[in-house]
Amino acid sequence: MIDFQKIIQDIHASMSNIEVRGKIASYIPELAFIDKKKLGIHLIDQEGNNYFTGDSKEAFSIQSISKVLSLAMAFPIMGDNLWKRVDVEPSGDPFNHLSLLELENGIPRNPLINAGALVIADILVSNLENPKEDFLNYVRNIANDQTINFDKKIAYSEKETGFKNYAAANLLKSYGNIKNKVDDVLDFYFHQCSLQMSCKQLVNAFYIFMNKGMCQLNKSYLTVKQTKRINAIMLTCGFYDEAGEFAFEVGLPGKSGVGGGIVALLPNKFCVTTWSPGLNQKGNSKLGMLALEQLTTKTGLSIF
Ligand SMILES: NC(=O)CC[C@H](N)C(=O)O
Repeated sequence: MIDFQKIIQDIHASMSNIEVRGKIASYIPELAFIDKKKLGIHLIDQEGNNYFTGDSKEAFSIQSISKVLSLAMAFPIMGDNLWKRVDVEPSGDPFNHLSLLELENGIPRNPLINAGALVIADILVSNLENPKEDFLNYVRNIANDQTINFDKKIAYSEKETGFKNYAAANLLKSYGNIKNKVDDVLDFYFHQCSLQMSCKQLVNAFYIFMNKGMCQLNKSYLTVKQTKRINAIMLTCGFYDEAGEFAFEVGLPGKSGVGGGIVALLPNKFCVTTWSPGLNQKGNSKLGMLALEQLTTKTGLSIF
């Protein structure tokens, strides 16, 4: 029997003295205030046992991790028609890169880069009655936690400075791959990225991807096939131009965000979130990647 609690505590302890922790994302001004020393880990197994350490209960900005949640909400609405508007290939590019989008006529490489997430946001704005509220409720329901919320300050901070996202959305619009007003889609996108969640709340939400689409209350949100597809996209596209490195070092499907969170999972076994706000050069949490590499090494568990 694997002692998850001891393993994550040992990993946490081995990292407490590391000085070089990467850089905090400051291109969204509100994100810059976070303490670089924060480090949390929370793991939940399929039976619902919880193992946690450090700052695992403190909420942080989930940023791009939200792209998996919006995809999960849009996929059952659109079915496989979704893939006419966004592809499923790794981009090999940074999350906010634009040149491929132009080259490929406004069809984003995948739903986990910004351009792809903007198309998903457009789909949700088209299909939901009260888009931001309905999306928030969806996240609250899959996580079984009604306290989850947007951080409006962070959403507005990104609205003021998100010039690349404005560029991507306008480019998509010029190709007809955004149907709503660009401002409405960006407003939705900045809010979804501003969700504040702790490591614990994130493992509760991502439990559905580990558990064939079913949440802890046994309600089904995705079919088994849809769940497999989303996990495949996380594995190949969840870390932008570092997706190869993450598969190589960690060996799990997962998703990172510039708030310093990473969620990763082993289907039918466990789901884990790490949070350390310092990022490496590719925009992924430096210590988070290291911690997850140690986790899969020490437990001998990965999809490979
Ligand atoms: N990689 C990220 O977490 C980026 C999300 C951020 N909101 C952006 O669009 O730039």
